[in-house]
Amino acid sequence: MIENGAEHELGNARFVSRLSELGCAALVDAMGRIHDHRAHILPMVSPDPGRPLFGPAATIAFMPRRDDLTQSSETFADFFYQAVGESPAGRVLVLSSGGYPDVSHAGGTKLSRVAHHGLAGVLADGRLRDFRQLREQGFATWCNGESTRWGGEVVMPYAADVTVEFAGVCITPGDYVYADSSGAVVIPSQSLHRVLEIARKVEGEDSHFLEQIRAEQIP
Ligand SMILES: O=C([O-])CC(=O)C(=O)O
Ligand SMILES: [Mg+2]
Repeated sequence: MIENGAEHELGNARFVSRLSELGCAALVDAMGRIHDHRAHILPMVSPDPGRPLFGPAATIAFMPRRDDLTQSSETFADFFYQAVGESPAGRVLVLSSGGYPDVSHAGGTKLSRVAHHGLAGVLADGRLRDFRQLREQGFATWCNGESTRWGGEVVMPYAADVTVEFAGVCITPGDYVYADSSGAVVIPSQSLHRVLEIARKVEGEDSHFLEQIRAEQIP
């Protein structure tokens, strides 16, 4: 996590809009210059596609439902509060689909907690219900699509605040997530400042190439 209360600054609207100017591709390029693991997630769907998402991850791992393991009294709410801990504001709730990307993992009612506690939004590699309700609550949501059917007979939330697999990428609690209509990128918290620095450099290099290309003559 970022020191000196800078987290708040990182979550603010101006900062997120600057990130969206840089764009997902520049952030993925920058990640690629300092890490060699997969950090990018292909484009996702949003109830409000103009709204980018950024913040530190709070994770819930789903699993295929088992009838012998569902007797537990733990509910989605228990996992949510375990995931976000004592400082939910600005976090990104990450829902890992547990192998069922086309099943609903939550909807507008359960996820009203995201607005209520001031999280930045939700990233789910499964589907979500109630897009209209999600859009109206004013947080950013990116997921695998909308669903109308309840998914509780297929998947169950199983663990919170754990490292998860998400669309082929490893996300650990506290990693920074950025998502927009181009896709998403997962940035280890200790690499964030360096990634931002390099992404700005990538942006500068791109505009330089663009100028050179504009000056090209037919050989
Ligand atoms: O009930 C569910 O599991 C999903 C849902 O529609 C909601 O949270 O509003
Ligand atoms: Mg609902």
